[in-house]
Amino acid sequence: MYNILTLNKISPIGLEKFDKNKYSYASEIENPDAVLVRSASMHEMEFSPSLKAIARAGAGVNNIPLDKCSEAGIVVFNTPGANANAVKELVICSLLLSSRKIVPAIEWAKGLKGEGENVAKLAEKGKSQFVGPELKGKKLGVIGLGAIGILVANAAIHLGMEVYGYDPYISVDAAWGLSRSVKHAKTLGEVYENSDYITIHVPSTPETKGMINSESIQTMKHGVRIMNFARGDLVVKEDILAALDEKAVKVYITDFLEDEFLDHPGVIGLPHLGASTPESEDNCAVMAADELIDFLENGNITNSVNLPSVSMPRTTDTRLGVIHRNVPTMLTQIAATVSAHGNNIENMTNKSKKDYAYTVLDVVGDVDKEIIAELEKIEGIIRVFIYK
Ligand SMILES: NC(=O)C1=CN([C@@H]2O[C@H](COP(=O)(O)OP(=O)(O)OC[C@H]3O[C@@H](n4cnc5c(N)ncnc54)[C@H](O)[C@@H]3O)[C@@H](O)[C@H]2O)C=CC1
Ligand SMILES: O=C(O)C(=O)COP(=O)(O)O
Repeated sequence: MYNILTLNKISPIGLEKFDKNKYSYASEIENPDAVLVRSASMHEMEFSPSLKAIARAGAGVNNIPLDKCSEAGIVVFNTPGANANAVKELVICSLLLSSRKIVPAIEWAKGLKGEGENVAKLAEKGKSQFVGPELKGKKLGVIGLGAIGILVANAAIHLGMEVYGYDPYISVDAAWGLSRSVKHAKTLGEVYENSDYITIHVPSTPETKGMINSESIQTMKHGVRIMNFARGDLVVKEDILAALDEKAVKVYITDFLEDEFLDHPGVIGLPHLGASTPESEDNCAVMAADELIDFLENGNITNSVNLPSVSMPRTTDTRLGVIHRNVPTMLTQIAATVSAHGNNIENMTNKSKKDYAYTVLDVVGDVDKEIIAELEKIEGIIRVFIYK
């Protein structure tokens, strides 16, 4: 039996993927083999030695201690693109909210309650205070052209906006998916200088944290509207509040709430709703469950953020999965150890990702615990899994 610990509400459609004869899952479970998580922070968690994998049903993995996981041989997965459409739709909604004063207009309209026959007349009289510009013809800067950024950029082109896209690490697949009408901004400065609206779609990393700050805001157009559906810490809270007070930033729409935002007239705050659609929750949970099942049962890795993708059809009854450092002589030492025990290696594959690598070996014959112990003693080998 495999034990799956769930740390957030995970869509039942994903959980149903786990065969009840082989898996138990619960929000409290002893010795988990794997964790299924959304946004819950795992930074302070103690990991049981039984833990082999963590699947983030979503995109951002800043709630997971990646270095600690890599050093413990825990594979961390996410579900690229599975919730991107949900975020795109809310960003498009936010572009409109930031322009057309929809939220204050709705609040004001509620105040007409009790005016009876005069409501329509009062509405016509009062509406001029809620005039706001159209999106068509305006310039939108999209920072980060991954699963979400591309969808937002392409949708904004269809709304008649002039779109500047910035992503120095754009993947080939993403570049293929981007509308040819999106202008290629070569620097962030180009985005800041030109944009009437800016939307951020990058992960929170040491490079991106605090990227929206007093200095960067100074280079933006006066009265720029900023959307942040990526992570709260990409924007320096004190700096955005000061810029809003000075009207340098007209509106800040964020999915990440802070106490100071709640009553600020320039902020529209949402309670991290970007991915909260049934469709996204299902997509993410199904993808995360599939990734865990294929890893726990076959040692195949797809969509890991700390280890390479390695998938090989099973060709023998016994498989070894070896997580090791990306250094010379690992493969020769692994092969020599397995061969010394008389096990023929029928098929083997190896891939690396930055400092780490993963090797899968389909071997003939039974593999005894001794081989595992011997392999784990080799310097550079972090963890060995056996699949039968
Ligand atoms: N509000 C919500 O509910 C959600 C928020 N998110 C957040 O949005 C982020 C992006 O999500 P996806 O588009 O699905 O991820 P993704 O991994 O497909 O795209 C991220 C893009 O950012 C680019 N990038 C990285 N560093 C950059 C930098 N310094 N400058 C410019 N571009 C850079 C990458 O090259 C990549 O193309 C996630 O990391 C997560 O933090 C994601 C889903 C839901
Ligand atoms: O996928 C992401 O990065 C998100 O921020 C979505 O978070 P959630 O799964 O809705 O808690």
